[in-house]
Amino acid sequence: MKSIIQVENLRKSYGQHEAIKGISFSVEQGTLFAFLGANGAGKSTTIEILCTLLKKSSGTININSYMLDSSHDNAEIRKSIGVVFQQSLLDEHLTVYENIIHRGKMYNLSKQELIDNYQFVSSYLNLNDIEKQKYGTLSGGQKRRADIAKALIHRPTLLFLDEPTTGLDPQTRQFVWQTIKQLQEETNMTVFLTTHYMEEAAMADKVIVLKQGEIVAEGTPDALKTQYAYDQLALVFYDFTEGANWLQENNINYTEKQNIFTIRVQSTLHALALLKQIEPLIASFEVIKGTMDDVFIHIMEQEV
Ligand SMILES: Nc1ncnc2c1ncn2[C@@H]1O[C@H](COP(=O)(O)OP(=O)(O)OP(=O)(O)O)[C@@H](O)[C@H]1O
Repeated sequence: MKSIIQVENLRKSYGQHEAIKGISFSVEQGTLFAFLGANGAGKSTTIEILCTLLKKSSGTININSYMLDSSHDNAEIRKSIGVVFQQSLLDEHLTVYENIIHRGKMYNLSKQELIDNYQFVSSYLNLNDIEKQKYGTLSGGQKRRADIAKALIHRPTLLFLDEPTTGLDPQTRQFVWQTIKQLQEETNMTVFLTTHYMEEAAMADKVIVLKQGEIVAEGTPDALKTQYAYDQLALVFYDFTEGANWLQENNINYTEKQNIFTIRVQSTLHALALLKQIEPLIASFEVIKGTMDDVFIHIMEQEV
């Protein structure tokens, strides 16, 4: 698979403070890439540099075969990317349609391209019900739909989304998320996303975790879960004391809360082996799969 973003030894300082400390990574074309990190880790700084809005201190960045900061290449990079920031840049007094068409004209699209592209974004983002409404009068979720439509009007090959679903109600979050996934899968667009929602990161093809300006973990959600999260087996015994004794006699570590015994297991198969042995004693059980939340918490607890 071809890399659409290649970052080598990127550094960025604000005065004395080094916010990005020499990070390197690549993003494959057509994939969904999630960039995670606690507040202040350097996610926005990195995105702003990649989007040509902020100057890097050093390092090399190649986007869509263009070299960032070399003569004419930043203009080419801007043409091939769409960006949705946490703060919207649309005009409150214009309608959604006017805002998006205005944006399209900035890319010098022909009249026919504007019509075709507007239809394309409208079909993905259901703009019909809001296109005649002034942007300033929209709800938070409707604004987000318009923001994403604006970022897509020139049909970019790479879409940057900085926390696209923060502050949205669950239903709108789901809509925005499904739309992003659909666009990525149906149009082979690459999506570069920052998010605080771990269940969203779990759907990415690749995840990078940033901590204090350094990459501290990188891989597919499954690989990260295998490395940093673990499955648990929750058990309820017919007889509390008998169950506790069995676990102690078999040297199995557990925690107990409200009569539920929780045991850390290496895998679902390990849980099954244990269940076969203990079956006569248990009233009920549940295998709890490791999540991306566990991954994030585990990584954040580690020293850099
Ligand atoms: N303009 C600036 N001047 C000085 N320091 C800055 C500036 N912008 C960001 N920083 C600092 O750089 C570090 C990285 O900030 P950045 O906004 O990139 O983090 P982030 O991971 O996007 O955080 P969040 O999740 O809160 O948006 C922080 O310590 C921040 O205080």
